[in-house]
Amino acid sequence: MSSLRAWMRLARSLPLPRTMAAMPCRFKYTQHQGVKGIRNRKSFYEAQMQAGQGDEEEGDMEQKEQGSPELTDMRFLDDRAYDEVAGGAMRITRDTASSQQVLILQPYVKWAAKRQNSPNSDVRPEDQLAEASALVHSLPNWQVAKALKVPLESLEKKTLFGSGKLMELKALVADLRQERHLTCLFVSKGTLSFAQKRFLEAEFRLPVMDRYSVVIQILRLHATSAEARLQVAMAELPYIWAQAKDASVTQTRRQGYALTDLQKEILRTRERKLRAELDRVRRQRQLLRQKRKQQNYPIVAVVGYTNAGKTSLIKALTVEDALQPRNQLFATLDVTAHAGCLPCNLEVIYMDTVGFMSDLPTGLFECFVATLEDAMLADVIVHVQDLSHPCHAAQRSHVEATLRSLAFNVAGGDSTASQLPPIIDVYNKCDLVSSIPEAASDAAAVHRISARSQTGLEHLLEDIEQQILTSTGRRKLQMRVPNGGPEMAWLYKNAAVVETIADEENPERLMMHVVISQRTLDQFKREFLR
Ligand SMILES: Nc1nc2c(ncn2[C@@H]2O[C@H](COP(=O)(O)OP(=O)(O)OP(=O)(O)O)[C@@H](O)[C@H]2O)c(=O)[nH]1
Ligand SMILES: [Mg+2]
Repeated sequence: MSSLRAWMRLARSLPLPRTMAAMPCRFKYTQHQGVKGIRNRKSFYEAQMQAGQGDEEEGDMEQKEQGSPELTDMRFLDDRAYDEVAGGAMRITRDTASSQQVLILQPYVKWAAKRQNSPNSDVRPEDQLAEASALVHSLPNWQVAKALKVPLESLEKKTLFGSGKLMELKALVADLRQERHLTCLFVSKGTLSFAQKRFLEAEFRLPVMDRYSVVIQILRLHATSAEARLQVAMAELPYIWAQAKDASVTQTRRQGYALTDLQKEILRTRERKLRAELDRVRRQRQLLRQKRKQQNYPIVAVVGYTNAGKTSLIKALTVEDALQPRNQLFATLDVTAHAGCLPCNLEVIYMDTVGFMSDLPTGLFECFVATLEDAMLADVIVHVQDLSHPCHAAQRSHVEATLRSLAFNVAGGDSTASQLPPIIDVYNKCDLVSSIPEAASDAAAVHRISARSQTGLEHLLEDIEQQILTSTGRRKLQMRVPNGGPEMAWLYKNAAVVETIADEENPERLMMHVVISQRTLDQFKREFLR
């Protein structure tokens, strides 16, 4: 009962409609005042005031810190004039429902020695190709007509491919047009320059997409919360500016894609509005962070490469039906919080986060960094890794490097102050692996689990518990209290009760095994041991 009350208290302090707040199992803390859901929020507070059930102190604090709520309109995101500019640069449409037959070309530098300098030198081209196919499959109605690797001398050539290769590819495209009604070409390179893209489009007479534009298309589709939509909209802008800068004036005029002054103004205005909205959202996030600290709930951030099984693991640990793991890249775009319980009955919040991916141009993920920064302030980080993936080791290093740089950002660029929370490494999808890959077998401290078949979770939970107790300064204590007295009720409300047993020496007393922080213990002493 106490846990439910505690949850109600936590949920009440969050900007959710009452119906959701009443559900102890799941809440999104990305619904923000000033963005989507403001009306709900306003009426939520009004209803609270009327019902006299609101936590007035907390309500007051929020009102004071945020000032008076203003109605903000998200409709500015759906802007036809902007769509035209974006469509010209990125080849994306809002109509993701239309079906596409895609030819994927994975260019790679032929000679290993030259590849050493590229950011992904430890990932094989066939793995990159597989990731490109997974990106396409993450979009409904998009199908891979054919996927192939294309060895090149360099990735920077203006025409990308040499003349011989170009002829070969054109013949292939002609065949695929007949066989599969090919509709677009996906060149799996971070970004193509404007010149490369336009040259290829003219040669193949098909729209040409790069990794940036395909990922944006996926993000647009998966972004449902206000914050995610704002972040995706923001992530589009650097790409459009870069493409425009890259385009020569004569070329763009001829191609019908030159940014006019009006179009530039459209982009600038959009950027200003987005920045203002995101600032507001982030201020709100900071508030929520403070609130979580006040509520004293331990936080476990679950991070990892996209599709590693983060959402599946949280679902398994919290038995939460509402969570939907999907075999799609970037399925999760919102940081969401989920209540779970450790073996000692201590309640914790698991944070599901946006997945990482390598070979994405800087700029694309900068907009999501703020949401990941929350993970840096968690009490423990669980790093979920897909052990069955051929690039497991490279994915792992990519996530670790990104975490380090995030911690550095959170510390305001001070390397001496940047400290990551303790990290628990988890190898997931062990059900798909018959033998542990050599590179992964030496890590003794790693947990080997399967979120899908729910194996290995018990030890993982024990480890999370141990780390949480250490990092939050909680400890396990036995306390003898009067049976049925206020002390007992207080402990049920404010501490995690592992078990309660009768005191054999004194039937009027009970022995309570609790997990309690020093601060809560001091409160208990002040309350009852004066
Ligand atoms: N065989 C197997 N599949 C798993 C396991 N865990 C997750 N999966 C599958 O992997 C896919 C991705 O799972 P998610 O939990 O959505 O992965 P995620 O890390 O949250 O992915 P993003 O949110 O897109 O970054 C889904 O199809 C899951 O069913 C596992 O232990 N074994
Ligand atoms: Mg997920």
